Amino acid sequence: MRIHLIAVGTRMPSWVEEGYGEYAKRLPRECGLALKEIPMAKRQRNSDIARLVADEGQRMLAAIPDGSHVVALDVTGKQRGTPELAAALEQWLAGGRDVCLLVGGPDGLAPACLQRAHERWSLSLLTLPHPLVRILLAEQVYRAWSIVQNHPYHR
Ligand SMILES: C[S@@+](CC[C@H](N)C(=O)[O-])C[C@H]1O[C@@H](n2cnc3c(N)ncnc32)[C@H](O)[C@@H]1O
Repeated sequence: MRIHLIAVGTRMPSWVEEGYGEYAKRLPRECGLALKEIPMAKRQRNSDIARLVADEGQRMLAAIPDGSHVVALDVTGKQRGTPELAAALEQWLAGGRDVCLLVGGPDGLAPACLQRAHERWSLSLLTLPHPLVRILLAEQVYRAWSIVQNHPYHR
């Protein structure tokens, strides 16, 4: 099972790359986290934002491997605590399907991505900046994996 983190935004500041990389590198091959960055559509003063978000969404959908379980990261989605995430991860591992986590850009996820998702996951009721979301996800997936493995990281 592989987790594909499909996220809008490229050329992140070093603190984002380091933060994400710190946790992603701890995950073993059988629960690997692979980041697929989707270039953000260029915003200009009179841009049609809905169309740009839809374009980003089409590129995200194209990056989803066939047969994946698709999870949209969305503030209005279902909230779960870390133990519940560990239970979900255990099911994902047992199911053997790849998992795709979709993270939108500054203007959010395209409606087509929300419709394509099998579930919507909210990290909190706060709107988080998209660079921070990928770091948080990497840490929480690592924490969930450590629970599944009875590894002492999670206390
Ligand atoms: C800056 S937010 C976009 C805000 C936008 N107004 C919206 O309605 O989604 C960028 C992306 O980060 C993710 N995100 C931000 N906060 C989140 C939260 N609390 N839970 C889950 N995902 C979140 C979502 O995928 C979102 O598309």
